Amino acid sequence: MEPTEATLCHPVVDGELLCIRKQRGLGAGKLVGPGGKVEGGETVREAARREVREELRVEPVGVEKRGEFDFHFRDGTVDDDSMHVYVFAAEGIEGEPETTEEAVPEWHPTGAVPYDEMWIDDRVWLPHLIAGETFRGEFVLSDDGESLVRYEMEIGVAVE
Ligand SMILES: Nc1[nH]c(=O)nc2c1ncn2[C@H]1C[C@H](O)[C@@H](COP(=O)(O)OP(=O)(O)OP(=O)(O)O)O1
Repeated sequence: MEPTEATLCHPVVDGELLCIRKQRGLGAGKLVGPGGKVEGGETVREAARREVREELRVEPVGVEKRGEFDFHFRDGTVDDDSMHVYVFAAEGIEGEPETTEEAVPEWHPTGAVPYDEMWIDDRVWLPHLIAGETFRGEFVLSDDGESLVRYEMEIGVAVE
């Protein structure tokens, strides 16, 4: 089965990270980056911008691709639910983030991100996004998504 392709795009503006409190779908209740599935006929960059627009009603500016991750959910017995995620950072936004059906905006200082309210893998890779680095990696989460079974990550990779 081909992995689902999805995006994440975190604006980092004046030392603050823009996140969303996800209202529905995968990871509902968690603090995440704006993002979602790539649709047919759009590039991943277009998908990243569209999701920020749809979820927060702002236009991201200075959007930079930082890397790619494979996320797998499994407990070692089943092999399903793989997601290939293209990760972007944005150096600004145009407009004021709004609450939508999908998302409630939250700004957090980059030095005090509440990682315990995020996906378990975010504490591993998000500090590198905040530091301006590029990356590529693979994360295996338990089926309930609550623990990290294993991961591999390379920092400072070439990103097209
Ligand atoms: N382990 C993980 N860590 C993380 O930080 N983000 C993850 C993640 N696993 C999935 N995601 C993100 C990537 C992507 O933005 C989103 C995909 O979840 P969904 O399919 O529920 O998306 P949405 O419901 O927002 O998609 P659309 O229906 O396309 O809007 O979840």
